[in-house]
Amino acid sequence: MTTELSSTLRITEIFHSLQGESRTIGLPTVFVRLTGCPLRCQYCDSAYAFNGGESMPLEHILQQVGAYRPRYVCVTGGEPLAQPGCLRLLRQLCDAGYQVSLETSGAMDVSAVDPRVSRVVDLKTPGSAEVGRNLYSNIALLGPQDQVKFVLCNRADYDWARFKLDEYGLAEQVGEVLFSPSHAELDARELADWIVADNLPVRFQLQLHKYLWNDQPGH
Ligand SMILES: C[S@@+](CC[C@H](N)C(=O)[O-])C[C@H]1O[C@@H](n2cnc3c(N)ncnc32)[C@H](O)[C@@H]1O
Ligand SMILES: Nc1nc2[nH]cc(C(=O)O)c2c(=O)[nH]1
Ligand code: SF4
Ligand SMILES: [Mg+2]
Repeated sequence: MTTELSSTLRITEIFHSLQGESRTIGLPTVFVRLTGCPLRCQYCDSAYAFNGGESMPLEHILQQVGAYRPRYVCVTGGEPLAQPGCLRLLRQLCDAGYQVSLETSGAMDVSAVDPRVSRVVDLKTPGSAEVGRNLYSNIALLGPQDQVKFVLCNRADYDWARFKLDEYGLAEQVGEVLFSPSHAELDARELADWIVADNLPVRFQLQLHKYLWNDQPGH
């Protein structure tokens, strides 16, 4: 058996839902949530993925995903890139013909991710409590298929994000720049009003699944 076939990953959950975030919001998507994260964002809604999980061979993961016959697959976590086997998982999901996205904290190098994957890279804001973990060298690697996301906790985060938008010319470089309120922390309408007032070249986002399913497991 080759190394590739024998590789395993720690998995918290695999489920089928509507994509609640990013450019493909609203589309039926299979989610693969990898266990473990080296960050501790104060707002994290997925802390249940920090520990535990199940060690699964790659072939088993691919089988479970395939059973849903998905068009879209989202690899998330935890921090998926914290497990080296994630790169293989992403490549094999692309080889299987799915449209694959990767949700990542921006703290890990994204250069080795299969170019067919849409990388959704968070820039962690001061309000997240993890701003010091941003790997800014990732930004130059991103292109039109990729997305940069800011999850905003307060007005100071918004001003910081506007500055980064300008500093890195993000709107010109990546396919989508997403501004999302930290759920139940920053008033969504306030954020919407700021974006309109400043006419920013960004897409406002709410986490759709929280409105539909109130964060129940498996959604
Ligand atoms: C749970 S994280 C997993 C992937 C990766 N660790 C990351 O941070 O991008 C998936 C996405 O959910 C966002 N998120 C987590 N908690 C949130 C909250 N309370 N409100 C809004 N977005 C949140 C993260 O910022 C990230 O964009
Ligand atoms: N429905 C749904 N959409 C999502 N998009 C990104 C998610 C994530 O946790 O990364 C997520 C999630 O947990 N649920
Ligand atoms: S990086 Fe992602 S999974 Fe890790 S604590 Fe932050 S939001 Fe949660
Ligand atoms: Mg989530």
